[in-house]
Formats: sequence, structure tokens, C-alpha cells
Amino acid sequence: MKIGLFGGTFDPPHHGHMMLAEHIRVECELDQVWFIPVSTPPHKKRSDMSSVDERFELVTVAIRSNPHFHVSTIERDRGGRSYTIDTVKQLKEEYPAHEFFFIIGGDMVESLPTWAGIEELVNLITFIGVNRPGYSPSPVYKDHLIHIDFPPIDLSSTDIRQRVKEGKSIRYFVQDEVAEMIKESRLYGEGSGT
Ligand SMILES: Nc1ncnc2c1ncn2[C@@H]1O[C@H](COP(=O)(O)OP(=O)(O)OP(=O)(O)O)[C@@H](O)[C@H]1O
Ligand SMILES: O=C(O)c1ccc[n+]([C@@H]2O[C@H](COP(=O)([O-])O)[C@@H](O)[C@H]2O)c1
Repeated sequence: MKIGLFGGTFDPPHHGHMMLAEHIRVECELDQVWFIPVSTPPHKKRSDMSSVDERFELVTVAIRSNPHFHVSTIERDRGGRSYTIDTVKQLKEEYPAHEFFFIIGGDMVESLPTWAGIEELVNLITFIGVNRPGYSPSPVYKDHLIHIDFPPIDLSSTDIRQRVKEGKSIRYFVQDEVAEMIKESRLYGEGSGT
């Protein structure tokens, strides 16, 4: 089976994530996409990040309606900083018959040279990269990166959190169930979305 691994902080998962995963699944003829919420992101430093359990729950409800989408606990279970090289090695060992790809947006394509063990990692897995508004595709590792055009979606989890803080509606920015969970759990501040 061809599996697209889609790692992220997903705080929260938004429609950009869902559109990207579905677009890549179809374009690259993947059998499944496995969403992998990070335990601690390797590069991001945020003191107000939701817990990995909360982010895992948000992803679980966000992907529920798509039979090709799954969520993995691999990084939650491992804990600590979620280096992709560790995840890829572990998954290749557990599922030797699967062919894995790693899906990333333009910001992550740009940051690839700084990833832990990147020289080894690019020989273990092929990346699938898309454009993202504000980021230009990097010429590095192009032999290990399949570039897929993606309709620019200028949306980020940061935007969603900011809207919630400001008491603005996040309807149609995230799935209804995700918006409900944000409200119920009072994530991201007093407004918690409408
Ligand atoms: N609008 C988008 N277009 C293209 N790629 C995206 C988009 N949003 C997220 N991604 C990609 O999805 C993956 C996971 O992203 P992440 O969960 O960090 O979301 P984010 O919106 O970038 O979050 P934050 O605003 O908190 O940094 C990354 O590879 C990122 O590049
Ligand atoms: O392994 C690394 O050094 C590394 C550095 C930056 C990002 N990543 C992975 O890229 C994915 C997206 O990261 P982020 O910060 O956008 O949530 C997520 O799975 C991270 O573990 C991995």
C-alpha cells in the first residue's frame, strides 16, 4: 500500500490541512493518508500549545468522514520532540510492505535543510511538497521531493487561534465538529469561536 504520512502540530486542524491531504491522496494515488499529531514539534516554540491529547482528539473528529484518512498515535506514544527521522524508521520497521511518503507544505519544504538527520532521512523516504502562500519552493533535495501544485490556501492554525481569541467566527474555516470541540474545551481563549 502507498501511504502518505502527514505530520503536524494541528492546533487546530483546519480546512487547508484537509484539502491538502485529500488533494495529495488523489494526485499521488495514495491508498491512505495517516495524520500524525506531533508530541512536541521539533521547530516550534509555543508556551500556549494545546496538549497532544487535545490535538489528537481534534484530528480524530476532523478526519472522521474520510475512509482514506487515519490518525496515528506514534508520536504521542513516543513523547518528547517528534523528529520525523525517528517516526519514519519506526514505521518502516513496523510496516515493511508499505511504501511511505511524507507530505509537507511550502514552509516545511523551506525548512528541510535544518531537519534532524536530513541527509539520512531523504534516503529513507520521498517527500511530497506543495506550495504555500508566503513561501517559495526550495531548490534543495529536489531529487527526493515530488512537487505537487496546490491551489493556494492562505490559512493557518495561527489564524484560527487568533480569530478565536478575537471572538470571531471560525465556521467554514474548520469542520463544524472541530469548532464545537474548541468551544466546549475553551481552547484558544475566552471567545472560543462561534
Ligand atoms: N494553508 C496551507 N497550505 C499548504 N500547506 C499547509 C497549509 N497549512 C498547513 N500546511 C502544512 O501542513 C503541515 C502541518 O501544519 P501545522 O499543523 O503546523 O499547521 P499550520 O497552519 O502551519 O500551524 P501554525 O499556524 O500553528 O504554525 C505542514 O507541513 C504545513 O506546511
Ligand atoms: O524532524 C525534524 O527535524 C522536523 C523539523 C520540523 C518539522 N518536522 C515535522 O514536520 C511536520 C510539520 O511540522 P509543524 O511544525 O508544521 O507542525 C511535523 O510532522 C514535524 O515533526 C520535523
